[in-house]
Parts: sequence; structure tokens; C-alpha cells
Amino acid sequence: MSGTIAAKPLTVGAFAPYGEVLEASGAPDYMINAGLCGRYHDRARPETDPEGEVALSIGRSDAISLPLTLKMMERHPDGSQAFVPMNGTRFLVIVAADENGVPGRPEAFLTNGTQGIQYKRNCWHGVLAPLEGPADFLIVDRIGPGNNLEEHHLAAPYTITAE
Ligand SMILES: NC(=O)N[C@@H](O)C(=O)O
Ligand code: NI
Repeated sequence: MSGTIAAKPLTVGAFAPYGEVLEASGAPDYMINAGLCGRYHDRARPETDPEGEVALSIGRSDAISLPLTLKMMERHPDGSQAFVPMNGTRFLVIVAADENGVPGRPEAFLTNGTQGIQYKRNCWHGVLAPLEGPADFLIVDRIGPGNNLEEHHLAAPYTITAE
């Protein structure tokens, strides 16, 4: 399979099969700090295997060019992975269901600059793809022994567009 895939706006519901959207939308779950801060509580829980630990890192990424030619998708069998922009950078989020050990047809989403995401453990995804850069992202994922990266090189590339 190949072809052109148009990115859709990222929403909690559309992304649910693949992971969580981290955003402060609607009313907060509760207030903290004497009413100074609204907390959007427990929006995602990092996951790791027993041998790993969850760590916070920073990624400083150059921008991708649109349209994006998607040639490879990856997944992390031992843990979840989250990306949160530190300066409001929009980014492409490309995911796919697993079909007998390889990614199916991808879906692409475009964040609005106020959103982060967490990929479920072992979810097929494209690598971080900011629309502007260099851009800094908080990365929350599994560190530890073993190879927590499986790459799949697509037999035919997809063209990802974003209006
Ligand atoms: N390796 C890393 O931190 N990033 C990739 O896994 C990615 O999904 O961009
Ligand atoms: Ni990854």
C-alpha cells in the first residue's frame, strides 16, 4: 500500500486507539495552589516493562518539510513514549495499527501547538515531526536494558500532507 494521507486535526477520540492526547481543554479536574492553577489530572500514565524505568528527556528537533515522505515506522515494545512541545510547536503525529507484525495503513494527525501526545506501548508511529524548528520537546519514555526500538521500512512510501 502507498498513497497520499492528509493529516487531520488531533482529537482525544480519534487518537484513542493509539494513545493519549495531553491538553488543557475544558474545565480542569480540580484547582491547586490556592486556586491559582487548574489541574488536568491523570491524562496519561507512562508504561514500561519491569526491567525498565520511565525517564524524562529533551529532544531538540529540526523541522520536517511538507509534504512528508513517510518511509519508515517504528514502535517501542517495552514502553510508552510521550512528546510534549516546550514552545508551542505544532507537529505531525503519524500512527498505524499493527497488522500481523507490520503497520497497517497509517493515520496522520496535526497538533495545534497546545497539545502533546503519548503513544501506547508498542504502537506503530512515525518519528517526531515538528512543523517548525529547531524545536524542543519533552520526551517521556522507557530507558533500560535491551533494544526498545523496532523499525519497519515501508515497501512503498506514503506522502503525508497537512493543510
Ligand atoms: N528515539 C526517540 O527518542 N524518538 C523516537 O522514538 C521517535 O518516536 O521520534
Ligand atoms: Ni518513537
